[in-house]
Amino acid sequence: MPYDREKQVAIDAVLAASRLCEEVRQAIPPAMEKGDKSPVTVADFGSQAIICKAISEAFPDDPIVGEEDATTLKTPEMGNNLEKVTDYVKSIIPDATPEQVTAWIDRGNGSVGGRFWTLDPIDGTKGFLRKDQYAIALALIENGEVKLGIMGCPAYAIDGDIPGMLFVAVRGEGSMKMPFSTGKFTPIQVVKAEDTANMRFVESVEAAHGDQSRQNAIAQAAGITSPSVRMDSQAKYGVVASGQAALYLRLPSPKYPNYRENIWDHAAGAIVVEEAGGRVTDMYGKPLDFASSIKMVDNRGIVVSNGLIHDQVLSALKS
Ligand SMILES: Nc1ncnc2c1ncn2[C@@H]1O[C@H](COP(=O)(O)O)[C@@H](O)[C@H]1OP(=O)(O)O
Ligand SMILES: [Mg+2]
Ligand SMILES: [Mg+2]
Ligand SMILES: [Mg+2]
Repeated sequence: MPYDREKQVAIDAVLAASRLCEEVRQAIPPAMEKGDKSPVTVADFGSQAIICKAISEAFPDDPIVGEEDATTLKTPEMGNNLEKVTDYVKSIIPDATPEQVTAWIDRGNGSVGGRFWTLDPIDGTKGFLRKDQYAIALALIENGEVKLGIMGCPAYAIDGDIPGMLFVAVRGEGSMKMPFSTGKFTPIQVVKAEDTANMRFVESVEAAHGDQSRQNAIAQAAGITSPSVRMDSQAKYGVVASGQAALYLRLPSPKYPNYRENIWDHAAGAIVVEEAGGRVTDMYGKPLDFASSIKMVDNRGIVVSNGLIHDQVLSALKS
């Protein structure tokens, strides 16, 4: 099958990074602050190091566009954080050195192009710090199309199950989920019209990452009567893909009207939903542009649905 090797390398890397993240989380890590004031932890860096190393070794010519960068980690203000990151990486790669760790992280400074990977080593760092949801999101993009998406969601549990879920999609082959606890893959599908119990909608926990009052009004206009389920990270795409919600809305925040979404925040989730039978566009119905730059400059707002209610949501957004 096409992308079999890419899929296996990516799954193994995301599962290894998931173990590192959970290990860091046992210790409730302190957050560091990035230039844009957003939080980052030793787990974000460790996860990027592990995944970039794996992709680089298997596919040395493939650029990787990752969220993190080792520049800050090397500065004196970072204290012993590089040593801490290295220690965590060593639990997966025993002979790793700090020099290798920073070099692996910086493999994520690649550019978009014909074929490249995009990586969010921890999506939803705020959720990670709160012990809520987060995702390790990796996608392969070729000629403008996402071909492969992997999402590791170590805290994902539905109905009291053991936490930990992997979502995998290959273009044209459908979407699968795999509980970490069983290792068994099963196909997933978006919610169908008759399944009214799952006609829910999901949105971010962080009010500043969207427009919750408008999101709720639009969901109602699309016939969703129950209150939203609030959840951090791309795990929201997993919820829609596996038929536990019909809609994920992320409308521009009135507080940050000029914010543009990053490709690594949506590429993996988008293919997982599309291959499960759903639809993903911006708020004007335009396809998301994952190929032109790191930021999706020509897209505003994100609409993720089971497909059936998509046009209704888009028309509600017009009025
Ligand atoms: N104003 C904003 N609007 C939308 N998303 C944002 C905004 N500020 C940060 N983000 C991004 O939201 C993502 C988390 O989404 P969620 O709230 O759904 O869990 C993070 O990747 C974060 O980016 P960053 O990684 O740069 O902090
Ligand atoms: Mg971040
Ligand atoms: Mg993110
Ligand atoms: Mg991140």
